[in-house]
Amino acid sequence: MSEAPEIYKGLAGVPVDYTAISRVNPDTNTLLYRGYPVQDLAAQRSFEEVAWLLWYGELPTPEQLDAFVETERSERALAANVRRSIDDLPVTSHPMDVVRTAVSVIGANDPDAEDNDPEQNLRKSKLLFAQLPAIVAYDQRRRQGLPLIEPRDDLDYSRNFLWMTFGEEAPEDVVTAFRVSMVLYAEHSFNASTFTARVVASTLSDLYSSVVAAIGALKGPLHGGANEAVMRTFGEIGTPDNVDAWLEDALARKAKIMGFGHRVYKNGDSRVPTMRASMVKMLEHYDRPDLLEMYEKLEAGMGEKKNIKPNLDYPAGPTYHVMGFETETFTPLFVASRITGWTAHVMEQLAANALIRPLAVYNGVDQRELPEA
Ligand SMILES: CC(=O)SCCNC(=O)CCNC(=O)[C@H](O)C(C)(C)COP(=O)(O)OP(=O)(O)OC[C@H]1O[C@@H](n2cnc3c(N)ncnc32)[C@H](O)[C@@H]1OP(=O)(O)O
Ligand SMILES: O=C([O-])CC(=O)C(=O)O
Repeated sequence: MSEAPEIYKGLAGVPVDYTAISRVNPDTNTLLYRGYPVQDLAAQRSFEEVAWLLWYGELPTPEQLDAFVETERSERALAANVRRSIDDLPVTSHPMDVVRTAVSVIGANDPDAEDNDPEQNLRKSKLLFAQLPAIVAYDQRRRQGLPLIEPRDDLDYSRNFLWMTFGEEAPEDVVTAFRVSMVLYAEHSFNASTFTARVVASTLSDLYSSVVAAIGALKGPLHGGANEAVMRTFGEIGTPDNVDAWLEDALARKAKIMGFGHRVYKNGDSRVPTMRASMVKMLEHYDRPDLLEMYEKLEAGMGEKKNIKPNLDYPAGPTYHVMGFETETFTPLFVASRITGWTAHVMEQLAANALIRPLAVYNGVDQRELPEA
């Protein structure tokens, strides 16, 4: 009998392809986008520049950036049937289902959706980048019974996103914290949703289908859905005094504590210090020392009891909360950012494609006779 082949459950630790888009290095606790440290990009560059960098491999020249900014601003408004498709969904729909549906309609509207020429895919990537803020902002507003706010082409990406969500111009420090979160969420190598996008692209399907599938993968609480789950945890805990008892009980039940742990980083997530610094500023701005105390106590408890560190979703949750985003909107915000990484990976996959189709080892019943009908 031949020996059973080894199984790599969850593909843990298995390299499946090359990528030149980002480098996650758990040994040095670093994340590079096209060679640049993510914390430097977050401190110094706009999200529009980072998107360009991920797609093209280099930062834009001033002329390229001007042209991209102009295109992005001109493509922000939703087509009537995209808006109708959102309106037709119950307000109780999960916002990730709303985003997934709207992206699907944008794809169906595109007469060149199936054209996988790199120029076409860059055009589609920029279109989705420009439209996602309107989808996310409008969905939060309609859940609150508020009317849609049209985009403003005198505001940059982050300012306009906050304008369309809240109907007022955000203070500078809020804009900065929001922009930083968009830069940090943009790309993270072969995470589950990006890998999903690449699997779909590998069949030579279209870019919109890859993105729709990736949104489905991101929704789960073990991946992007964790940023919402973090805020629900804080809601359950209630006050800083309850943290220790809550954690003891949760760990006794063998519950996973959302916003902690990572498949690749075992000594902390490279993005957490930058996001944490933004969170601290926002908690000061909105005067929520109680939330900071809860954050620190839970982090310390997880360190002591499990030696598990926070991931990016942990500081992102409270940051979005105090800015005024509903908890249900957090994962859609992740989509608006990760659209850059997903689409860069779709294009990279197509440039050197091989159908992604692993093997499974059968462990069901042996061949048997079909009983007579
Ligand atoms: C942006 C992002 O997508 S980052 C990830 C966001 N997801 C979360 O925050 C969800 C909570 N975290 C988790 O579920 C996990 O840490 C994952 C899914 C992210 C990574 O999981 P894996 O690499 O598969 O590690 P795995 O789940 O096997 O964990 C290893 C051990 O640590 C424990 N562990 C890992 N994360 C946690 C956690 N958050 N809470 C409690 N225990 C944990 C596991 O129970 C396991 O313990 P055991 O060996 O005693 O069974
Ligand atoms: O890399 C992962 O597995 C998850 C993650 O942090 C991300 O997608 O940003």
